[in-house]
Amino acid sequence: MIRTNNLAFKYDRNGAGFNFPDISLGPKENLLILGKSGIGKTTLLHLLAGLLSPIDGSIEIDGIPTQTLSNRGLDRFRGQNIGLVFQKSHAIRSLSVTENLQARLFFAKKAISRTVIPDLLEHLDLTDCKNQKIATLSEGQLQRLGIAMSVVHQPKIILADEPTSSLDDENCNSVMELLIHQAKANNANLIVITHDHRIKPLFTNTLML
Ligand SMILES: Nc1ncnc2c1ncn2[C@@H]1O[C@H](COP(=O)(O)OP(=O)(O)OP(=O)(O)O)[C@@H](O)[C@H]1O
Repeated sequence: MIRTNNLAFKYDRNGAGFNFPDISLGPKENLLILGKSGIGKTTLLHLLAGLLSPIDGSIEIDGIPTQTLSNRGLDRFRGQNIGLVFQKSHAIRSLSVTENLQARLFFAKKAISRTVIPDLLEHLDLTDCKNQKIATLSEGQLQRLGIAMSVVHQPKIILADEPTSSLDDENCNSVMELLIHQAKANNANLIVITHDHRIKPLFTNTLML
């Protein structure tokens, strides 16, 4: 569950301000946020992830007002409850696929069943490359690993920043299907920001910035 109220942000004192429309998502609800380049989509996503702090308004995730947390508390909260999907892989190149997922779990400091990693690898068709180093993966395998890394710690919210903008139609569909499936399997809210209108039909909730 996620709720924002009168969220406002400025990068610097004298710069232009952002005032974002309120978001209210119940359990397992997904949201697609659309808007032209530069309108503030990534800024909103970073506010929701606690990577930026609002100058006004509030964000509540599963009943917790995140602005009341200390910096350390917010880091811990993010590590445990938020899954971030980026356009480019953030995997550690010197580690294997499995080791990257183990590292993500280690940093989340959450007690999660040992079977989660093999199950996830199976679902995302990564079992065959589980011991490979990141540099040896194909683009498609890297994208699927990015999704695996965003859900392995069973977050409450998955935030995806332009996950499909550089993909052809076929890969665009399969990445979105995997994300939606993984969000559902984890009982998580999925919020995707994009200017890629191809994925609009996959969402019932959309917000135009
Ligand atoms: N760190 C920063 N410092 C100052 N201004 C920034 C910073 N990051 C982004 N901006 C500005 O804030 C505005 C919104 O940027 P943001 O990245 O949120 O837009 P966006 O809608 O995600 O754009 P795009 O679709 O092109 O990725 C832009 O004008 C951008 O130049």
